[in-house]
Amino acid sequence: MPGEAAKLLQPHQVMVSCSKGISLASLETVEELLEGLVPPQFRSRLAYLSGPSFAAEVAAGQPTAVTVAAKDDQLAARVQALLSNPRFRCYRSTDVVGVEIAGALKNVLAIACGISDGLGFGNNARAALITRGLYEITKLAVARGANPLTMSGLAGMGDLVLTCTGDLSRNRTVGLRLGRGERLTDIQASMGGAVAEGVPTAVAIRTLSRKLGVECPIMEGIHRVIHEGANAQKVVTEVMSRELKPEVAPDIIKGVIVNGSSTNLLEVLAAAGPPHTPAVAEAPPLPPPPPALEMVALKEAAATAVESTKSILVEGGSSGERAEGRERAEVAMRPATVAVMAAGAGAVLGAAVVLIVSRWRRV
Ligand SMILES: NC(=O)C1=CN([C@@H]2O[C@H](COP(=O)(O)OP(=O)(O)OC[C@H]3O[C@@H](n4cnc5c(N)ncnc54)[C@H](O)[C@@H]3O)[C@@H](O)[C@H]2O)C=CC1
Ligand SMILES: O=C(CO)COP(=O)(O)O
Repeated sequence: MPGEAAKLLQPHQVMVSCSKGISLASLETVEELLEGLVPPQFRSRLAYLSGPSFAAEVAAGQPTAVTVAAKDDQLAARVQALLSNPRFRCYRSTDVVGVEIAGALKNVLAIACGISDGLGFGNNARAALITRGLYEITKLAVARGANPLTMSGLAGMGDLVLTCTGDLSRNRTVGLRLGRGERLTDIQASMGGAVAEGVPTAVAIRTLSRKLGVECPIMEGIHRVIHEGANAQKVVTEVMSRELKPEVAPDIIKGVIVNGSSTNLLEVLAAAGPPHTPAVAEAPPLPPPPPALEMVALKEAAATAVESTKSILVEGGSSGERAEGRERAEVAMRPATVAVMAAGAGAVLGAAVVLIVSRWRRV
């Protein structure tokens, strides 16, 4: 029964959702569903964990980085601190809707990449699907009020790369098998109850994108393949043959068109605050190059040394002449050796200054 677990909540507890998806019935994200299920006093205690994190790898202690989102930054920070360890690094965000939309929609693209690989398409096709798919996710997320920069983070690009390329993904596996010609019902029946959420999410996205008036040709194409039995090869040809257009539509810059009115991306970016500028230590200027005169002297010294060495090694001569030649070569090499050592010392000093400045700045 929906909401049954909510009755077990204790006043001191917070809830961290690890689920990714969109309700087919209501098009609500997990956040919106949970807010409707928990008692009002718990609504400010909800946090969401998302990002590239195959459970099997987390359980095996493989290094993993995720995003913890909560509307309240303090709550996000608390959960972040509670869950982080040297093998599981949590970043935090207050863009709950962005993290939620990204986590749900990547599942559909994971199926698409599986289909592409199953059909025998190459790396180019997969990279194009990931990139142009992320563009569609970004348009939809911005239309729902998300910060577009969230889409390039762990919950967006991170999870997309993981599930579109990693064979541990259930969604990608379903796609692979579809691409090789198996029927969806047979695939699902063989999964032992495990769910590939991209299957229902493909339906939800189509409804959502049409409702919001956001053009998503790749998502539409995937829906046709998964749910309408369309031939994937034909769908790919159709998607590739559409009207040619700029990579980033002017709409995205000026504003995503949502039901005739626009959401201004620049305003969304401005609301997200100034970009984070880490304190980077300025490198001290390089030691000046040796003056031209010294360079000429250096060249001359090197040339004399080469000549002397040649006369010893190639032209031969008596043992007395060879000893004299060696001495001449040593004398000739001396200025060059000193110059090289000076340059080396300068470089070491420079490096030491960089280290000290950067350490000092970090403190
Ligand atoms: N397994 C993984 O590597 C990761 C999973 N997640 C997310 O965690 C969530 C759970 O995933 P898993 O535990 O791996 O899935 P799972 O497929 O192992 O288990 C899902 C459970 O939900 C139940 N279930 C399915 N539909 C239901 C419904 N309508 N009402 C009530 N119960 C239902 C199933 O019977 C099953 O016990 C998913 O949203 C998934 O995206 C996130 C990151 C990694
Ligand atoms: O979301 C996941 C990893 O971050 C798991 O993906 P699948 O549901 O496709 O297995």
